[in-house]
Amino acid sequence: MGSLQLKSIRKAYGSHEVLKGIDLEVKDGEFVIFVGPSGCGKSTLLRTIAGLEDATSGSVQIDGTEVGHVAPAKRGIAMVFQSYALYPHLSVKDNMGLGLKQAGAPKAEIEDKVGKAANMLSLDPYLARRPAELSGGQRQRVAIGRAIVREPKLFLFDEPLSNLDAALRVNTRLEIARLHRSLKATMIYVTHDQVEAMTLADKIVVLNAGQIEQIGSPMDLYNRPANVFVAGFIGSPQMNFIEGARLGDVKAKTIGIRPEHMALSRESGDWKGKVVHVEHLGADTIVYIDSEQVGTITVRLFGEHRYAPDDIVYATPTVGAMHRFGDDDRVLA
Ligand SMILES: Nc1ncnc2c1ncn2[C@@H]1O[C@H](COP(=O)(O)OP(=O)(O)OP(=O)(O)O)[C@@H](O)[C@H]1O
Repeated sequence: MGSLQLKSIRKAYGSHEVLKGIDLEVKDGEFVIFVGPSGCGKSTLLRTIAGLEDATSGSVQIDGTEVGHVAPAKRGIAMVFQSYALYPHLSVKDNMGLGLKQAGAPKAEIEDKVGKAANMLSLDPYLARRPAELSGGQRQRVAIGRAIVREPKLFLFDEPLSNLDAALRVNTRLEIARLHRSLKATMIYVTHDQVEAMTLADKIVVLNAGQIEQIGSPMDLYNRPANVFVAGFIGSPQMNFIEGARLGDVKAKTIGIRPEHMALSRESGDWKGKVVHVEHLGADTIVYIDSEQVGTITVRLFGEHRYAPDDIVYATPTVGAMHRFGDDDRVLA
């Protein structure tokens, strides 16, 4: 079991309020990801759940029990950090088994659990090595293995992949997804990489300046952003924003259209413009256009296209794909 309930969590450092009343329910077995811009309070929230920080006010419950005054080691959680935090003088095996050893577990049980975790993470060949003799990706797997052997109620991950190179990030991401499925464990994960958030999460929590902007499944956030902030934060390249007045919409202050929800033509279409830059990404082509009517917009086309700077083009939004936001930046019904 590993459910989590946060109620009105506030955290201030002096007069600087970093978390401004966070309410969140995490169900047993869920994979929840906190995303948001740098400094929005993601790590502080995770550390508050772990007990490494005390909330200024509010309640943290794990499996229905208030843990606000329970020491981190007694909360039934395991945390995996970006920095791995492995002991350099211990072997991989001893690093993974240390928590159990300190808790007084019998040797046979430690052997068994470390063996299973090592197997799950393909770490068997490295058990006798020390951390310095491993790659970054292998070290991070050891840190994850160390968390697994403790069989925690909650796994907390603080940007675990951010020290890895791009290819390794993808592999380790897949491994974490597989691990989540096989362990059926509750995982809470902080990242500012929205691809990680979109691919791993059952539920994404978008934070901004210490507050939750929206909670939803990845596709909820992508298809139905509640406000301009979420619309602009989720999706890459970013959603285009156009003043409603420019499109003759008197109710909407802002209209959003995703780059992939537009067609481009050399002959005709809704918005005439001039190509200013083209990015050929192989699978996609990103075209930046200056349009007198709607300003600078980004269009994402599937496949290879031979547009070039100074080409005159017409962009046409897909019917029904526009998002309308009101004066308060919230989506209009
Ligand atoms: N110990 C501290 N004392 C004072 N201010 C702090 C402390 N720890 C964090 N802060 C401030 O709290 C705010 C939130 O920090 P936090 O690390 O939670 O952000 P974050 O969303 O995880 O950012 P990042 O993505 O850059 O890691 C920041 O403005 C930070 O400067």
